[in-house]
Amino acid sequence: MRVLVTGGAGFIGGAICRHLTARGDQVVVLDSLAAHKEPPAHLPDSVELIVGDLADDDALRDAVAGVDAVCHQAARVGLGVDFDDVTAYVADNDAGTANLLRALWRRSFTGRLVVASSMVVYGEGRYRCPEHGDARAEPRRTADLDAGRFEPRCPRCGAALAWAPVPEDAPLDPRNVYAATKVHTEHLSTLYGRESGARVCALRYHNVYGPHMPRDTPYAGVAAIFRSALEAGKAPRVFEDGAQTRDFVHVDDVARANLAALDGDWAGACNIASGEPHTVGDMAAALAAGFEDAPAPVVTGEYRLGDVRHVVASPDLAAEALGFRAETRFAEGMAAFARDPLR
Ligand SMILES: Cc1cn([C@H]2C[C@H](O)[C@@H](COP(=O)(O)OP(=O)(O)O[C@H]3O[C@@H](C)[C@H](O)[C@@H](O)[C@H]3O)O2)c(=O)[nH]c1=O
Repeated sequence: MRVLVTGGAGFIGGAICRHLTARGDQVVVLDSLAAHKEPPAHLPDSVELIVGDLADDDALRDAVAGVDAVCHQAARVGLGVDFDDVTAYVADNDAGTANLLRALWRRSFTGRLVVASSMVVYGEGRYRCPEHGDARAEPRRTADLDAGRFEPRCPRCGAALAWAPVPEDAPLDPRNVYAATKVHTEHLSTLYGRESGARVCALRYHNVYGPHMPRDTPYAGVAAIFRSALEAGKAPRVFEDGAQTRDFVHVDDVARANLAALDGDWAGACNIASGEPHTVGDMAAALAAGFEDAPAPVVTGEYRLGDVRHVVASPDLAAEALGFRAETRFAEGMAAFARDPLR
């Protein structure tokens, strides 16, 4: 198979390229290299690299020529909470995806299209009130967070809500600009599939970690930030009370999920997660255990306004539709991550 990976020089795109080339696929990467000065060393030599971004029609035309499948990973990532960022996110993610789809349309592409989405499309995860059943968690308020009341509360009775794994048919509830562009990416790509006959699959990544994770951006995921702190002999600073929950999924598992999606026939959106929820406090402790004489994580009670409290995936649809189940267990994955190179 000849596969185009947009954003293939990045953390997740690079892992996908390594897995594709390892099994003998021909890989074309379209990447602006904005995050690197030169092609990263972790990109396999056999990859055909086109340097350009998704706004560059000539680069796109060359990139899509003759490919059997497309894996669209290029995006401006991060939290994107602030409306100062809105035009940059829309230009890179919405217009970038639109340009890619137009280039595919122009060459009548009907192959496999896999797009990177994120758990951020759900906003808060799924909750239940002991009194009122299923409940929607509103954004938490500064006064509650300042007072250390971190759990979302039932809008009807004020009781603390209990979380449950979030299935793919949960309502989409993007709570920041980045999240909104991921919803748009899913919708535009799905529409392309309907109009063209291409089979489109959106993978909603949960919190991805692993080798070559970026460390020096304000948007680096918490695992990389803790990893950098520990490397420098500093304690990881855990926000809130450390009991907020995420699904940390290894980048090699995410790459395997992409290959499963590229190979299969299934069209739709599904969670890509380990199915093993952990608190951020547990994650800090597990990572610290991988370092000799590491300072213990510090639970600070600080918070980031707009952060969600518990987002935990149901991995069942990915298993059923793609035959994908994560292979990396949390303890082993974090122990290995303590030794992995960061970018
Ligand atoms: C950075 C940081 C975060 N945290 C907490 C805040 C959150 O409760 C939890 C997870 O935070 P984050 O890793 O920032 O991820 P997040 O759970 O907010 O999710 C987002 O992360 C972005 C990087 C991705 O682009 C998004 O797609 C999405 O995954 O960790 C700390 O405790 N200490 C820290 O130093």
